[in-house]
Amino acid sequence: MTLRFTVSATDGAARRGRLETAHGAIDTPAFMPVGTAATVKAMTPEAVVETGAQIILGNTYHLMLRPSAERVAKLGGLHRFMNWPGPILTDSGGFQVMSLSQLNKVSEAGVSFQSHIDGAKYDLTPERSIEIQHLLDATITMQLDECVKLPADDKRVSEAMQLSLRWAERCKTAFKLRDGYGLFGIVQGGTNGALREQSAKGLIKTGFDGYAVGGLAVGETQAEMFATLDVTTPHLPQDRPRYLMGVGKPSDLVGAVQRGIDMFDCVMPTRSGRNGQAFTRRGTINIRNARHAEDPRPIDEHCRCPACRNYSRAYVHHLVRSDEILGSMLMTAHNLTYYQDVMQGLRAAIAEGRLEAFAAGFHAGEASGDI
Ligand SMILES: CNc1nc2c(CCNCC3CCCC3)c3nc(N)[nH]c(=O)c3cc2[nH]1
Ligand SMILES: [Zn+2]
Repeated sequence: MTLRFTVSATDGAARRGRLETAHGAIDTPAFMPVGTAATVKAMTPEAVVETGAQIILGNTYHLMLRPSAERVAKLGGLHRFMNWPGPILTDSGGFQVMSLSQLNKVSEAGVSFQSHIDGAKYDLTPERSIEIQHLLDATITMQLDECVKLPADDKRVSEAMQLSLRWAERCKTAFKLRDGYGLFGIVQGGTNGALREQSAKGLIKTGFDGYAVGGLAVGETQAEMFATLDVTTPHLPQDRPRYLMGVGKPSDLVGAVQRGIDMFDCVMPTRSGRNGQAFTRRGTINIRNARHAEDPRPIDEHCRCPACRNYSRAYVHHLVRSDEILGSMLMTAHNLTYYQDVMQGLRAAIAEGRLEAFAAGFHAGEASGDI
């Protein structure tokens, strides 16, 4: 294997692990902040490190359009370009094509689309996606896959899952093996247990450094997501990391870790932070609400982040209401710090065999309200 993953403790289906890569190690379970256009919006890399994040996401779709993968390669790759020395995971671009571009078409060859920026035409094949991620010098590369929005009928879900399996094979053939770099397969199959099992088994036959669970957080309920995990993760190898794509809110993270997931990414803490939503141990608040206008307390008195150490809710309320850049910076730093503290709590709870109690305390806190 080119990526070493060791599990140091388990608690039920949950695992405490460590993933060693060419660009540094990742303690799991891990939350990966999203860096769409080669930046975690409103955060310097130093500020991202301070939150506790060890790995971030890059975005193949955006970077292939602007500034182009070739230009990032010419400038020394994504790590150099954005001054993030740690591991970077890049998605393959297919999911973003379906959600962002116009006139996209899926065929056996790949995904063709028009850029949402200037309307230019692109053909994203499995081979080209792997090449782009190589040019970006991604530490962890994702296969090109077809994700179907839910609800969808089993025939449609099955066709997309089979296509993704054929693309997985082509991605593995195109991927250049390098020590400390990895290629992840993506399990599809909607909320259908038989299709999920078929997808997992097909990917394992091809063999990957890690296995993502895709096709979720696309409109299904949390209960449906958890039920799908219950019939998916048991089929995945114990000694390889599992990555649940696009998830999620804090209670999603806790429930998915309890079901054997090791890695997560989600735009929620960054995007909703810029819109005024702050996550706290006692649930979420929207700092734009008038009730915070004269509140001298920090967003969360237990929080170690720059916003909670030095500023009042009243001040952050003022900044966000005034659409000041510092408002986005402080809200993003707070939310990413809160997410990292939840992950740190999960890692410690698994290591000490008290995950169930941690989860119960977490849910009680979220329900306590009065924030
Ligand atoms: C939000 N819900 C969700 N996201 C999914 C994503 C995207 C994960 N986040 C990627 C970052 C966001 C911007 C830069 C990269 C998915 N990606 C793939 N390839 N396949 C999915 O089934 C897939 C499924 C997903 N569901
Ligand atoms: Zn804070």
